[in-house]
Amino acid sequence: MTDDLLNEFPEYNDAYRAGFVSFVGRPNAGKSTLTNALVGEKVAITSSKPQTTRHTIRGIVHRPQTEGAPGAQLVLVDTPGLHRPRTLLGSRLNDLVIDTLSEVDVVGFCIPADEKIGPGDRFIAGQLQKLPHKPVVALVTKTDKVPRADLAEQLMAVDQLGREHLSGDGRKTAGFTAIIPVSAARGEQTDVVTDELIAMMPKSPPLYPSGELTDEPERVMIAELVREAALEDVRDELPHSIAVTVEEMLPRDGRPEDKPLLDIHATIHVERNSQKAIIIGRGGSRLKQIGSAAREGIKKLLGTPVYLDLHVKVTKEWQRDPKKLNRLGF
Ligand SMILES: Nc1nc2c(ncn2[C@@H]2O[C@H](COP(=O)(O)OP(=O)(O)OP(=O)(O)O)[C@@H](O)[C@H]2O)c(=O)[nH]1
Repeated sequence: MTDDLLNEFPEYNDAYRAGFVSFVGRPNAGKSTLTNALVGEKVAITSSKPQTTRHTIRGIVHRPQTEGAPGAQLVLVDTPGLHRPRTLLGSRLNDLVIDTLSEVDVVGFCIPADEKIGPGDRFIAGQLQKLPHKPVVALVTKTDKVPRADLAEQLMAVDQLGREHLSGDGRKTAGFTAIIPVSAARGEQTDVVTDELIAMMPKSPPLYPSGELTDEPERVMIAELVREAALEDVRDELPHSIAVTVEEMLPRDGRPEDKPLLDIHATIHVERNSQKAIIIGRGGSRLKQIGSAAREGIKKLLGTPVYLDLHVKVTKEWQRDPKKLNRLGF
């Protein structure tokens, strides 16, 4: 811990808890929305399209120390969905997820209340069996979408899934360590999730300064904001084919100090000419929309106005080419 950090937490005591949590679950299970609800600020992007979270994004929940409760910090590591790999990108993502999971203190397995448990969930449960000493909490998400009776049934099905896949192998408990229903959209039970997870964290000094919500580099967050804007209203096959790189971020010369402007040059990579045409739109209209939506988000993130220069580039077969994947930051 640095001196700065010690100054930030002059009062932390022996009961302080801090550690890492990772949410897994199939695409659209509600991981990003839950991360945002727990952290209380938009740090992970959400979208109604599956598979939009490619980067490991951390949100940090700080619980200040009070008379009744010691302080705590939960570092949330948001991962892409674990899934059966179909491309090189897919298998790299899975490796990344397993690596991440072996490092965290607790895994939160997100299972939507409104969808039957399926092969995707069983695949993930099977993967978690590879980490026999890791506590796994089941988070039954989107409870606002189902009537109570259906929720009760889903909780039993989730319990069953845990008992089938997470028993034996030196595990302390048979099945999930806990099963918690939650609605991130309504903020119902989110505090229960936080409390349960904190109780499972090791005793540790704080890991981050108190104001810090994410340590994701700005560039990556900016690229994600552009990607999020580009994904709005596009056909289903497109999301998998979009990657964004930020080439340059420079303060504009000659601006008064109290009115800075940041020049950002970014590239949207697609795989085919037809996709490039979709992104650009008639007479450049879609690209303009993407630019202004992304610009708003970036301005909010950085607190300064930005000039956003977007290019669309066909990077053929980038999902299958290791060299291109490396260049795009995967
Ligand atoms: N009604 C309701 N909808 C929710 C809730 N949580 C998430 N959603 C919706 O479910 C969809 C998927 O949510 P995300 O948080 O993006 O899911 P994810 O698991 O991060 O998805 P990937 O990034 O694709 O893995 C979005 O349209 C959310 O608005 C909830 O508590 N209630």
